[in-house]
Amino acid sequence: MRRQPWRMTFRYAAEGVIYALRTQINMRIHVAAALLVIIAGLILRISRLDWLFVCVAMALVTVAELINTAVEAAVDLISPDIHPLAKAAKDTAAGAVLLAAVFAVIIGIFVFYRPLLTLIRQLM
Ligand SMILES: Nc1ncnc2c1ncn2[C@@H]1O[C@H](COP(=O)(O)OP(=O)(O)OP(=O)(O)O)[C@@H](O)[C@H]1O
Repeated sequence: MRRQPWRMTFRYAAEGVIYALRTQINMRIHVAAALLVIIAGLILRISRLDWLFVCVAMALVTVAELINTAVEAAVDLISPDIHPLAKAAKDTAAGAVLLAAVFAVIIGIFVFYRPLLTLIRQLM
């Protein structure tokens, strides 16, 4: 296959992200959650190190969801009929998203627990 110019490579990648956003409600939920986390991080003025953890968690979840979407599309194309391997592929990809989301929640608790508690105490 002929090598694509950089511009087209970025364009196809962006189309992939847009496809996931358009077709996967979970992807939209992850992006909305990421926006809320960014707003909370700005309000609570979390440290640079905490921003690093938060960014890694957000990237992990969205990347896992993109890969899950790709696996789903490929499996539906290759195996439209019921097959145990199709189930294994989809379930494993979904498992990756679940693990990433659990990891992100743990990071969120570590990062936001103290600043949130302090804010609540100040407000009371
Ligand atoms: N071709 C198939 N053969 C066997 N099991 C399948 C097949 N397609 C789907 N499944 C099972 O049904 C579950 C749901 O599949 P589906 O294609 O609806 O994906 P989903 O995880 O619900 O994705 P979405 O994010 O689009 O809702 C899969 O996790 C898998 O266990």
